Amino acid sequence: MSDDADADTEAVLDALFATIEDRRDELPEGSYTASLFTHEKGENATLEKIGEEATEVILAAKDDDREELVAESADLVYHLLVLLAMKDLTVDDLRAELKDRF
Ligand SMILES: N=c1c2ncn([C@@H]3O[C@H](COP(=O)(O)OP(=O)(O)OP(=O)(O)O)[C@@H](O)[C@H]3O)c2ncn1[C@@H]1O[C@H](COP(=O)(O)O)[C@@H](O)[C@H]1O
Repeated sequence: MSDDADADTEAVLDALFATIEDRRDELPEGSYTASLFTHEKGENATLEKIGEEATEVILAAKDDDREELVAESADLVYHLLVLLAMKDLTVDDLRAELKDRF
């Protein structure tokens, strides 16, 4: 992996969160993320997804399925980021909270 690719990987949470905020503000048609910010799906759908994905994380861990655990963790983190954006919080708020505990 090149240094550039490493840098992109390290910055992916910020890039993903910026995309989520953009979807929230622009609501482009055909975007799953945008649909979570509209009545089409909405806050309840996002909260349900977080519950579902957390359960899937637990099941993958219990099955010792490392690949599935990473995939379901990514789904969970993505939906958590959507929820933060829904509440006008940012990934920096999350980072600051984690840093305070470090
Ligand atoms: N990281 C994600 C991401 N992770 C998970 N998901 C979606 O979350 C849903 C997960 O639900 P499930 O696994 O239960 O699958 P599903 O049963 O098909 O979903 P539903 O029909 O129940 O909604 C799927 O629709 C996934 O596509 C994501 N959708 C989008 N992103 C990123 O968000 C950004 C914006 O993408 P758009 O949503 O296409 O604008 C892009 O950078 C994407 O990579």
